Amino acid sequence: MQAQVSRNKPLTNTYSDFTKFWENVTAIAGSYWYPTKPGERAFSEVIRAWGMLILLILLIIALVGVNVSTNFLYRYLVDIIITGKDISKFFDTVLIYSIALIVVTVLVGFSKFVRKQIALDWYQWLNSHILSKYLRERAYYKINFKSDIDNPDQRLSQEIEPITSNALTFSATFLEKILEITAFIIIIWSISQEVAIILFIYTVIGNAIAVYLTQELNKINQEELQSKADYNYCLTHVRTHAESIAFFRGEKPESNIIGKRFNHLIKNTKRKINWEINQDIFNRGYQAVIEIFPFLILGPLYFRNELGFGEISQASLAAYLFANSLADLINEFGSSGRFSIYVERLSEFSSALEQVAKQPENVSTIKTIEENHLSFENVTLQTPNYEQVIVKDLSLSIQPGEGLLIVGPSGRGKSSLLRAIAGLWYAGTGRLIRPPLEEVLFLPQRPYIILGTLREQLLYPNTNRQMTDAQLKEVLQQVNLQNILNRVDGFDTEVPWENILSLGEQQRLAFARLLVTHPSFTILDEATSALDLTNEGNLYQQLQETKTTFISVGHRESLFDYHQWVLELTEDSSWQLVTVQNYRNQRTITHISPENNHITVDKIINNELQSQSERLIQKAPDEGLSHKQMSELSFYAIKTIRSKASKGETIAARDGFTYRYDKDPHVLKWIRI
Ligand SMILES: Nc1ncnc2c1ncn2[C@@H]1O[C@H](COP(=O)(O)OP(=O)(O)OP(=O)(O)O)[C@@H](O)[C@H]1O
Repeated sequence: MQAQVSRNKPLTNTYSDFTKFWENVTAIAGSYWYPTKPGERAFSEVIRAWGMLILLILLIIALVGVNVSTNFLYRYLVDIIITGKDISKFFDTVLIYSIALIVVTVLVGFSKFVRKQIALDWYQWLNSHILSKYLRERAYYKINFKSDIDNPDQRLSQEIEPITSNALTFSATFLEKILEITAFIIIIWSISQEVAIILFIYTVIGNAIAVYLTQELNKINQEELQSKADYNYCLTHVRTHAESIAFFRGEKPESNIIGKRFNHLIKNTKRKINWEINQDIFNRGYQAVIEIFPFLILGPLYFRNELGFGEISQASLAAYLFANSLADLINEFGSSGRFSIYVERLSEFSSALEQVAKQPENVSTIKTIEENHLSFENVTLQTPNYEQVIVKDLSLSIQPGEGLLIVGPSGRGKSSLLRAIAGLWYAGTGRLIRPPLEEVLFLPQRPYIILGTLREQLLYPNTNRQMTDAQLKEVLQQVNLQNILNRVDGFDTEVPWENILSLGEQQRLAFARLLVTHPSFTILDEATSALDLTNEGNLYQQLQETKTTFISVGHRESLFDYHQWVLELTEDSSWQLVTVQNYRNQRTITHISPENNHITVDKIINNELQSQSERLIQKAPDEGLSHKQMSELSFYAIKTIRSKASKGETIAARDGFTYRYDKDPHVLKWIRI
């Protein structure tokens, strides 16, 4: 899948954007802060989270309260120094002032600690909540082709934590700064209403400009996030395909690709820096004006003895703190851009996971029934989005212990049939009867090697199963992998298996799981394609001894030896099911060119066929002919014969007679007419 951050539309300041953003926030926060579905979250945990949040709010209020009182203490201190000249009062006030500052320090530290604890707890919960949705109902698989969600792994690993920490930082800062701004404006109002009104108007205009600057920055942030994800992806791609690149000596083209993406990233970062200059200059200038202007307005009042020096000092300090609080608030709005992008991405990811996990409605699906055998009953299988029919009207049944080999040209739908059995694909019609999935083991062509020890590799997917080292050693011997133990330090050492084992060894390791698990049903999708014939033969013999029922997909002639039935997928979503023997005969006897139906018959076999046909010609009038016999007499493929039979069509055979299929259950033969 292409690893990209989706190109979300840029944020605008419209009401609908805000409503959408709020909906996303409530969708993400809802289950943690006010769960409504039963069993979603323990009541005691919800109470604990709210308790922590209330504690944080109280700490912030206390912090602002103490901060505001230090502002008054500052005024008294200035008044004592300038006018009172009372040394003992001076020391008392300094002492109280110092205690207040210590309290502020403690409150700042403690409130940050509580805030981070809440964020961490929320992150833990949200992460496992989304992860469980991701791993439920195979959503992690379906989401790859059922929605346009990019980079699910990045969303999980890098975008949940910033949501919880930013949400907490933003809310805490917002509350603290709004309280401070209100308190300082009241202080200034009590000294000079004129200053307070001008400050208020100035603030409103300044905020409007700041919000505009922030929005522009959000768009740039979003593009930067995108280019970072692209850059990250191409580096991961090099690591994943290191060996292929090394074989091709593809360093130069790789370096070009990486360089291109890196340049794009730098271009976006430059745009961001350029825009941030505007914001930094504005913020600083905005703050500077607030610092200077109380002096401009209050200075003349002091000279006219209408205000004391302490009041002027307090007002200018309050204006300064007011400006600082405002700047912090604006900064917080600035960083909230990234927050809103993450919120949107997580919310869309979460609802996509819910969507793919749901049983599809108003569309036809293959009905699955769990029994102890495998049958397809008139199954028409389509690709997940119903764009393409893979196979039409498939009916077959496999008896326990039998082997079925699926063959057909590349892209015809062999693996898709296996996906249908595994329940991954279900678009279509008909009934599929199969054993419970716990009893089915799937061996893909590219073996799935887990990150873990040799023991875990062998026991996967039931890593809790208990087996002694001796038993595991025996299994390794059975798949001819006993030497592996000389290369690693026992069964419990973790090594990067994918890098140290050849593909064939990995396939044998995967096969060993089968001997450990003893499933009643096994699916092998070209699972021995990298092995030599001796190893392949050995593994299939072991497989037959386990008495499991198995279905293989493969192209190799050698596989015919281990299966009883062949299902051939042919063009136009058709199929034919024949015994291995008949399939071999068919392949040797006829090669019909699809364009002109020109028949070429192998010369030696032709004589045999001739006499066979003659025998059939003798036999036909009395007993009728089976599909296979009809096929030999007419040279039509069995599937065409079967199709003609079901449609009630006649066949002009090589003996010069015409035949029709008698559907009477007591006859079921081709009869000469
Ligand atoms: N996720 C998907 N969504 C839509 N179509 C798909 C998807 N995966 C595969 N297909 C299409 O379904 C068809 C059958 O694919 P499938 O993998 O079953 O072929 P195959 O016979 O196993 O091929 P090969 O022998 O090359 O492995 C192909 O045309 C393929 O392009």
